[in-house]
Amino acid sequence: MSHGWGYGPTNGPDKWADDYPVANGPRQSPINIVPKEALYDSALKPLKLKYDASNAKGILNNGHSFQVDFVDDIDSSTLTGGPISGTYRLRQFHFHWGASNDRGSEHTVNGIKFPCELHLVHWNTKYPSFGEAASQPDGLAVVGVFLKIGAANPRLQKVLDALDAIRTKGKQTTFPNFDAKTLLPTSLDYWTYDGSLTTPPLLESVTWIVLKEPISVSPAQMDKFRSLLFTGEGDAPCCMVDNYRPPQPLKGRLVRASFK
Ligand SMILES: NS(=O)(=O)c1ccc(C(=O)NCCc2c[nH]cn2)cc1
Ligand SMILES: [Cu+2]
Ligand SMILES: [Zn+2]
Repeated sequence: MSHGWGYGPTNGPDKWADDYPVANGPRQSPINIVPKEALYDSALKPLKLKYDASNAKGILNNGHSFQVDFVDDIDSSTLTGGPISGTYRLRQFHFHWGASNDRGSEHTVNGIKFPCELHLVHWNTKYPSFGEAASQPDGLAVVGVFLKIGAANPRLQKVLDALDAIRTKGKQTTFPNFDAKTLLPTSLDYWTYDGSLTTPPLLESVTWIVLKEPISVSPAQMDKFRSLLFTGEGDAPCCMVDNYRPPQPLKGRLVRASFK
């Protein structure tokens, strides 16, 4: 996990192209979503997310976010329908957030930044592994969910309560029996477009599915995210905040909407 890239002034998003030239590629993520310029596509199917809580494995501070990992050697937590064909397996979910509530999301809507964004990462089972899928143009599907300041979110709290155990880079702990579906909003209306990983290696293998409806998070819960450190135990502490890549050029891509 020791990688040179990060979100600081010397290794942040503006520097990533030095080591990862695809950073200037034709289908980079995130993007600014302009709803009025999205094309309603009646052929888009509803999203079908079937998650099995018993697949949750552990929670890890990977030095640029934290992620909850799932058992993905069987088809028990899957994404089907929506803009994709075939079956994609849930591998992990993680978040991106800001140092203050005026920023933190990666996708923006009409230029509006949310304080936090959840990514549920799935890989196409037509490929033998996540790693293999991550290098294919139709290999990954990430569901993005915005978090908006409001009432405390009790379902999110279970994840936040585990953060004290993974404060520093490289720390992980078990995280059994978590139903990721509880993090989804009521409506599964979405925008979709062809994009990339938003962190190095920035691979252009992601079908992005960004939900229109945000879920809630309270200011105190946002402060819990900010209690994590980018740095390892024994290093000079650096708060894990502003771990988001800003929107990238659309370069002629179409954004479709599943709703009118
Ligand atoms: N933000 S996102 O586009 O949803 C996203 C999703 C997955 C990955 C990913 O699997 N990266 C593999 C290499 C790695 C480095 N450190 C931990 N894993 C990166 C970004
Ligand atoms: Cu990493
Ligand atoms: Zn992400």
